[in-house]
Amino acid sequence: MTDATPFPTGTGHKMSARGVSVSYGDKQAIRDVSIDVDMDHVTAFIGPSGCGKSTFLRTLNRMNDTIASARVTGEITLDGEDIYSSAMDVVQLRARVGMVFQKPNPFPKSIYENVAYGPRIHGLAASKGALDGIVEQSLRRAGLWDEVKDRLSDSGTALSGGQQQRLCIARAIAVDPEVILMDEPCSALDPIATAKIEELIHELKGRYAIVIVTHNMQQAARVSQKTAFFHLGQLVEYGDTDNIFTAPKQERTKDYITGRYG
Ligand SMILES: Nc1ncnc2c1ncn2[C@@H]1O[C@H](COP(=O)(O)OP(=O)(O)OP(=O)(O)O)[C@@H](O)[C@H]1O
Repeated sequence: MTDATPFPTGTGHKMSARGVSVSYGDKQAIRDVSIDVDMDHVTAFIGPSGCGKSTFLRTLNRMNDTIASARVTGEITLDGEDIYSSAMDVVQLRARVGMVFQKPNPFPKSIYENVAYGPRIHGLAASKGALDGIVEQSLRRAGLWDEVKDRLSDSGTALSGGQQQRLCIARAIAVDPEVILMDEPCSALDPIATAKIEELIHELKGRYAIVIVTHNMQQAARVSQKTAFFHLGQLVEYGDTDNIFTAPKQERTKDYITGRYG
């Protein structure tokens, strides 16, 4: 496969995966993936349908725990701490490593409640005023405040698709994450809403490590600094986005980015 393994667990990386494999029952979906994810970076996962991008993304905050047949092996650390250790509190982990899904999935509650829910259950606000502050700041960071500030009690599900996705980003931001995982966050959106999310990703990258799965190579080239190309459950190549798109080292990467399959 790749020259990605073995190498020692890095220090100073926000997240590191070493030799990660995932199976669903007997079927292996991801084999021996090693990668580092850094702050101030957007890392894009690209590759043909079924290559395991989403499966690998979900290992980074243990979302695969919710799939009964899924079995994860290897090591993944967050700030050097093993996220699969029995000492890891999964609820805390998913606040530190937040997730935004393909289809916007706001709770059927008010805009305010969608954002306030997480900080409230995590005890992040000592007063109603503090909670209001977190809600406003999260909606501002998600680029949604001006559009919703006069209707915070309206239902989140009444917003447009693009607004709902920015609300889901605000919801992830509200619990003060360090990493934000995005699984094809624009695939259900029109081009204008997509452009807004891409702009937002650009603004957020100074504050969080962002990992985005995308089918859209132009999107990966626009938003990311690092790109990982997956094929048939393997990480084929990982490097600076500019290099992956202009001077890929592996033949399989070249074939994919030039549209020979996908
Ligand atoms: N819950 C599951 N149960 C069983 N098999 C699964 C499950 N989720 C994914 N798979 C299988 O694992 C492999 C990788 O799927 P995954 O969704 O991770 O790929 P992907 O690259 O994200 O694909 P896409 O771009 O189409 O979303 C596929 O063969 C898929 O059928």
